[in-house]
Amino acid sequence: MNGSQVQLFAFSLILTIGMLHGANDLSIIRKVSSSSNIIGYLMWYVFVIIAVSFLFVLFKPLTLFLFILVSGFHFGEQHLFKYVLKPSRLLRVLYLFYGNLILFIIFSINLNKVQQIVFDFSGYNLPVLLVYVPTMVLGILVLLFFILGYNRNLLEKGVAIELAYFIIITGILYLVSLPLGFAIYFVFWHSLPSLRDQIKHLYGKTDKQAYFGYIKSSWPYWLVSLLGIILLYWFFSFNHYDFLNVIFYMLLLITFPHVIVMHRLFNSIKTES
Ligand SMILES: CC1=C(/C=C/C(C)=C/C=C/C(C)=C/C=O)C(C)(C)CCC1
Repeated sequence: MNGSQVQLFAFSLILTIGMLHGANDLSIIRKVSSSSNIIGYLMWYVFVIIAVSFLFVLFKPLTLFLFILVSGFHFGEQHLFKYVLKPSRLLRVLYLFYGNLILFIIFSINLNKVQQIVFDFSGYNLPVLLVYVPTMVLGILVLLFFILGYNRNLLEKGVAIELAYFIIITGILYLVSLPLGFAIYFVFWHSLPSLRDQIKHLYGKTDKQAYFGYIKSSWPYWLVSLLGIILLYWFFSFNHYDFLNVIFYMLLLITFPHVIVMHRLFNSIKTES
């Protein structure tokens, strides 16, 4: 595969499986909360997206920073919640550190490209030290919090396997370009496991029928998001930018409500079990 075929493959992964894993948020929020008013949730979801857009227009670097922090928490929570024995504040901090460590490793490995995207996004020249120093600090904190969580019996023994996954994904990230590295991480390490957790919670099982049910109820939202991203590309005439930038714009807009929905799902799974 040449460079542009690899990019196309990466974008297809993100726009199909990656986007699908967020397309059932309304059904999830309806399931985990007391009211079944889907229109109310839809209005709330759209309101958060509009609020984030305004925040982004007014304070670009700040919104980008919040996007990274919140995304890191979300990734960490998805990776680790299954090993939790007892929910605690220490573990929530660990989610934040762990997910952000993965993001900062992606940034460190693809420094030039990331600096360029951050500049296109916000006009901010990201200093090298603001990438390398947090990566090292987060690395130390993650190790410390893993040990603390384990010693205080908050985490299962099985969490050790995460270390192996972590080494494998870091190795892959070193070998491939930013679009492919991010796509592999986002789809195989985040979206597919998240899809599985969501399906298990919504349907009580993860057989073929449950997967079809999930696709049946989420495809209209998925299609709207896909049309949204195409419109975004066309409307803001992003053609002089990378399509990758547009994908990150879309993620920035939809991540905040998605993280809230998924956090509530994880909480309800933990209180049920
Ligand atoms: C990798 C990367 C970035 C961050 C991406 C993030 C933080 C994505 C989060 C996605 C989520 C949480 C999706 C929802 O499930 C930047 C800063 C745009 C710069 C370019 C490289």
